[in-house]
Amino acid sequence: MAALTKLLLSKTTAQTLSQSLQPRLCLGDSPTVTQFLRCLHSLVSQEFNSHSHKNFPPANSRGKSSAPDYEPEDSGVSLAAALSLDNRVPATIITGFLGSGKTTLLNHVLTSQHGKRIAVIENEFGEVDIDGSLVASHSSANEEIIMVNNGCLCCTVRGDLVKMLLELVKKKRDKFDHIVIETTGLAKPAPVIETFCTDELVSRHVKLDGVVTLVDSKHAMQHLNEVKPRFVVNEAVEQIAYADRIILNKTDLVTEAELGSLTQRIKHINGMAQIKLAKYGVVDMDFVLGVGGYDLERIDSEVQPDSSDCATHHHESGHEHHKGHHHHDHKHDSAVSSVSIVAEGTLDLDEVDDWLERIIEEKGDDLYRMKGVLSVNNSDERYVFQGVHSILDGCPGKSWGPDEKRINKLVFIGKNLDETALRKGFKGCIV
Ligand SMILES: Nc1nc2c(ncn2[C@@H]2O[C@H](COP(=O)(O)OP(=O)(O)OP(=O)(O)O)[C@@H](O)[C@H]2O)c(=O)[nH]1
Repeated sequence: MAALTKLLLSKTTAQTLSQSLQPRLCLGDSPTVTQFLRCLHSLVSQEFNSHSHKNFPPANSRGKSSAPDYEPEDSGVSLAAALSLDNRVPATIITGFLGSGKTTLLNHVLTSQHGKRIAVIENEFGEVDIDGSLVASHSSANEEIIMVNNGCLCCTVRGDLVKMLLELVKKKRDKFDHIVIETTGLAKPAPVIETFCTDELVSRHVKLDGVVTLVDSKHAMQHLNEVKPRFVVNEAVEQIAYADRIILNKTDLVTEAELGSLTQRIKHINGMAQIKLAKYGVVDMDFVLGVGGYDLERIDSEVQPDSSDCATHHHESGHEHHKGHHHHDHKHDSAVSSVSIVAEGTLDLDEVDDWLERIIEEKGDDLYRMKGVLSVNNSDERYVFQGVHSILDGCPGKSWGPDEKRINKLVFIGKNLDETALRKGFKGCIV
């Protein structure tokens, strides 16, 4: 077992500064949810405009760095900070079950014309050299490979991931535009994702762009249906649950019917992620890089619950009507699923505050992802939020149009979600 960091210096094109300047609150333990919403309240009276250049630094109540105490020396970083520019480097996590095609996708990313210079952090079980050389054979001669540690990124070497990320931004920030992290096939994505939110230094210099999950269309159903002993997570399910983008790979090996039922199964687990079919990981690069999965400015377009899938959707507009797609005859034995709420109405911000606080307190561990676009009282702007477990990120978003229907959209992904309670809680917030 080993992990290696590879810095690819071959790609050209000027480094692009992220234009994402939205205020950002990244909160940890539940008491701070109130703080987050209080902040939202205060922003209402600030005539906040989502395109203004106000910048709220992450307020990590439990943010700690497990890495050595140093600051990147790049004076550009501090200058940018002083100018309130968000020039944090985006990072993409590529995950997926053993053999699903992660390295194949990585090679595709490294050899495609996207103009970005990519630093790769790879972590493999078994003989790392095999994977290392597979990637190397497709990339530039200028690359730099650093062996950094043994172990699995999701557990034992999480501290090393922090160290690697900080080393990269400290010593080589001007040499790459994007970081791609390939996890092992057995990795649980949550701890890797949380590193970006809870580690103060990492979150100051690196922003999580998205989680891309590779799925082996031929074998995924078998892995998803595998019943694990109590308290043992099904990695295949988790990798799908946390994804912003899902690539159904190896479609050459299955029939349309098999693909159809796999897609339904995946949408039941994650009704939020966009899905693409692929052979040998060939997808457009903008499906993988620049996803903005944790970018509050893009949540509006990302939270588009798909009413054709079998995730649990409820469309409410005064009265409730069920889309009738949560009583399929196929069986889901996974406790991980999505609940989507799409409803008109104006919400009371105080009630939302209490509600989210309660959810996080009671269900934080089981709540993998949540995203929402809300219509709240006394504001012409949307309120957008996104969260991972008990870390919540939120801010005012775009204004509603004068004739636009104010429709609230929320998606929750988690284990043993109590759909009835979630819907009831939501309704309790409507004024
Ligand atoms: N038939 C077929 N084979 C594929 C496809 N994509 C990848 N493969 C093959 O599947 C095998 C595994 O691909 P990798 O990219 O190494 O998968 P991985 O997820 O990195 O594997 P691990 O590192 O072991 O978890 C390789 O032999 C690939 O050539 C595909 O779309 N169709």
